[in-house]
Amino acid sequence: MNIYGASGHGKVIIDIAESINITIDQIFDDNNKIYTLNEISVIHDLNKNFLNSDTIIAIGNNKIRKRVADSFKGKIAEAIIHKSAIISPNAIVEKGTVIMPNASVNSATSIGEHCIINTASTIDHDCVLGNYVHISPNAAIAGNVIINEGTHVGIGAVVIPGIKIGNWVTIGAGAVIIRDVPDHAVVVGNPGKIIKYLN
Ligand SMILES: CC(=O)SCCNC(=O)CCNC(=O)[C@H](O)C(C)(C)COP(=O)(O)OP(=O)(O)OC[C@H]1O[C@@H](n2cnc3c(N)ncnc32)[C@H](O)[C@@H]1OP(=O)(O)O
Repeated sequence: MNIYGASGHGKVIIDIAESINITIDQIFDDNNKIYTLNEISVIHDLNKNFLNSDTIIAIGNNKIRKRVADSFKGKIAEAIIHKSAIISPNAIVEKGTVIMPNASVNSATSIGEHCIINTASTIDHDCVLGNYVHISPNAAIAGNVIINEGTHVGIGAVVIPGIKIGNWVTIGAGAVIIRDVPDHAVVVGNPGKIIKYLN
């Protein structure tokens, strides 16, 4: 498997791959001053071999990850899931998504493409997450929650059951979301309040 992006996020993805005995073939970064990631050498051109084998786009920023994925001409890998994560057999996890150590995804939940389900986050039953969503470490998403494309749920945030969160929303660290959130809103605090909109 290849990794696109020699970032801190890329290092965590290397660990996930190692936990499930997947070998990292090549790591690409367009910054030609980065030579290695976890002692694996980094390449700076997208050669044929790279484009012909399965790749995870390891870019933490949701917008940039989408931009790269939209223009990437290679093959996207199936989701990779750390061996300590607990994923219901009735959950769906689409390609390009990464699930980090100790995360849980419960029954009948579906997770889109190129999402990040970060360390020890929990996503309960019957949730629907769009593409490019990032659920940060220790965030807790209750049952029947909808989170649309590109939304970032901050570290330790909580979302109560049945909430609908729009596209490209930012939920602040530690926020408690008790009402639906419109597209592009930035929400902080307990209870969560909108402080601005980002377009
Ligand atoms: C492995 C990993 O690292 S995964 C990455 C995890 N990353 C995160 O969880 C990041 C979450 N980000 C945040 O919480 C950020 O503070 C954001 C995105 C909500 C806001 O960031 P900015 O747009 O830069 O807002 P800014 O710092 O200017 O704060 C605006 C106001 O909101 C308040 N505020 C910002 N964040 C929070 C928060 N999490 N909870 C409560 N209030 C907050 C600020 O105190 C400030 O209030 P004031 O106007 O009364 O002074």
